[in-house]
Amino acid sequence: MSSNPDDRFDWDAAEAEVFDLDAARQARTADDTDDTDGGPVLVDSPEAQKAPRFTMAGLRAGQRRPILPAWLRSRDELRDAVRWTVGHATHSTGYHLLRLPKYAGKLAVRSPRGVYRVTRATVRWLFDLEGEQVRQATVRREDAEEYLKLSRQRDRRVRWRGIVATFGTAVMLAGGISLVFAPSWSRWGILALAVTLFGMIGQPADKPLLDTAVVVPRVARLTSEIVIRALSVLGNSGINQALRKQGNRAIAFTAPITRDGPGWRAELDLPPGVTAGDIAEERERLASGLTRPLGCVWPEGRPEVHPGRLVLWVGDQDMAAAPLKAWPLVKAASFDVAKPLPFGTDPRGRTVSIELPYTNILIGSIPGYGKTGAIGVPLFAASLDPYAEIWAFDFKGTGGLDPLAKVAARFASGQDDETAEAGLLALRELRKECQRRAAVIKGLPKTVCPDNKVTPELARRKGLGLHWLVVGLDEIQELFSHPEFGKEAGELAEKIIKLGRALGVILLLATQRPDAKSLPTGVSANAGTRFCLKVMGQTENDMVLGTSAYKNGIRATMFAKKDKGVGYLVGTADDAQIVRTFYINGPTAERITDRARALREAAGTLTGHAAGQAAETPAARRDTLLDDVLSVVPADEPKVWAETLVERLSGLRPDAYGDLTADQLRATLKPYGITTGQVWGTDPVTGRGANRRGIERVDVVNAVAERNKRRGDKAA
Ligand SMILES: Nc1ncnc2c1ncn2[C@@H]1O[C@H](COP(=O)(O)OP(=O)(O)OP(=O)(O)O)[C@@H](O)[C@H]1O
Repeated sequence: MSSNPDDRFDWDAAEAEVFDLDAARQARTADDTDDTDGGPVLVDSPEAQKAPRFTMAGLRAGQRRPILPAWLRSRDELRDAVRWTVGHATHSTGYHLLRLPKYAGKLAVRSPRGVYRVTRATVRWLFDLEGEQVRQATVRREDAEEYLKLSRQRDRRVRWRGIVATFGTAVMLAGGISLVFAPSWSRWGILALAVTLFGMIGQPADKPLLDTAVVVPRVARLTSEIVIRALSVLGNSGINQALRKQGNRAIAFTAPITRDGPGWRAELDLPPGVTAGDIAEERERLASGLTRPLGCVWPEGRPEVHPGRLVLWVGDQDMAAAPLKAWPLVKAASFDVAKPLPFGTDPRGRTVSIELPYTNILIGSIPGYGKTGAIGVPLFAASLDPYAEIWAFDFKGTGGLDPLAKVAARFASGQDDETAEAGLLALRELRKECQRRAAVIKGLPKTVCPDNKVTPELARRKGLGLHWLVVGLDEIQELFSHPEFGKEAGELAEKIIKLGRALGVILLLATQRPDAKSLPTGVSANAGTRFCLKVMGQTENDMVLGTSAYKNGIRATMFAKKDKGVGYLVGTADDAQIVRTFYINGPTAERITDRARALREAAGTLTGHAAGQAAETPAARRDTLLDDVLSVVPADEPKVWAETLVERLSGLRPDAYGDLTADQLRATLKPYGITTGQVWGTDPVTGRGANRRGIERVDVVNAVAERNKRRGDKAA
């Protein structure tokens, strides 16, 4: 009886067809041993194994290669190429012209040997001496018939060669005699020609006539074997396993290795599971595997294709050792902020530009790698636009931005509380300025301002106050992590960075501590352009370059000690670019800002700090405010209304507090952690008790203690 409830099932037939596992295993092993190259067993359907068919859709999706080479499409590159060619030709010509006497001497010394070589060759030809050995051999063999044949041939040859030689000698003699009557310059000319000719013929094989004007360094070619060898020494288990299993086929080159600018470019697919980021992280080992200087080896990912696609560019010259290109604006008479701004060069030496309008720039790195240099480039460029307003703050006071003091409407530099406070006040102003600009834009007709944002035309229109406002904040971590002003500054910066873009306000922030405490995420997340010089870890990398940048292989951790001013630039092109910023040294910066100041004076746009107007700062008031509060609120009065406090303060020092309002007082006390709440008090006019906004004295006492401690720490 069958245990199967389905009686219709044919068990006999099924047993006959049972799959013989052992037989199958044997067959499989046999197949495997047949597979001589040890490749994987194909499990795809025959359909999937077919080569992809040509389709119109595929052709349409194809990527068109540019018709003209890159150096012909870019005016800069064309200019560079022409300049190089002319320079090269001039140098070579000058070098050889100077050595002409030496070359003439060499030719003269070598010409007797040349005469000897020519005479010997002529005699050998005339008497058919090259056949002499064969004729001697027939004599030794006593082969009379062969000897006769060869002798006849020799006689024939010598006869007609003799005629030719006699004729030639006659022509030369005639020429020689006619030279006696020829002008002397032609005699010298013929002599020079003869010396040159015989000198060249007499040249030893290993000693060329001309010296070497340009020594071209020999750069080894980049081949697929070299790339594979370099990848195999990285110690990456994924690569090593794949190479063991599949040999060189494990690395699939998706395009031929070609010359690309002054270097080689290889594009390849890494074995499954290995990402371009893994390779970028091992850049130093990769350079060792390629036996090239580190500054020549630039691995990049193409995450838009897939994470395992690697583009390896190997330059002929170390980027850090290559001569720095001069900043194109060094001698520019002026600059328009709305135009592309030359920011740096890529490893191929091409200029990379950024656009300032409608973006904010965040720059980050560990100290000493070129942050100030990088933030300086857009600031100095903007200073050359007399209609752009510059605000510049350096919260560490290293002095890199000091040349801007003569053009900036607001400027402060230093590591003290005053500079931090000036920064905070500037941000408050900037927030108000954003609100004002938003209102102006709202009031403009759609025909003038179709996208509700400042256009280059609006920025130039006088009276609207919508000019570009470029605000550079260097070492911003000092402000954002300031115990008194940091929190408010962070909140303001976050609002400004979100709002300002369309309002012509461009924030440039540089920090050496890109972590959540020193750089509010609301700020870092809203920067459109990011430039990351060397950082130490994934967190800082992603904070500056954006979430997932590290995972996608864009790793500023790969930069080495020598890579000063070199970083990843994100947000200006489709892909992240490696850029070395132009370097503007102190004296150059001074010259630029001198020119910028003259431009502003001529345009009548020199304002604020640069025009000698000190920015309004309540620093003096702040300094004494806490102490003044304590002196007008006796110790036995634990709480006081804000309005009462304002009255007492203005009574105490009318010059300092005469115009102080309760709201202003609340805002000024807030950074000290003193907040206002409902407090019970008595109205001095009506004598009635009520709950109104006020402060607690103990908060002020605590704030003073905190401040004194901080000042003590700093003084220490
Ligand atoms: N583009 C560049 N090319 C070559 N060298 C550069 C470049 N930018 C900066 N440097 C070098 O790096 C040094 C440090 O630069 P910079 O002062 O801008 O760094 P930083 O990151 O702002 O430093 P810190 O955080 O200590 O203020 C400079 O003195 C300069 O020699």
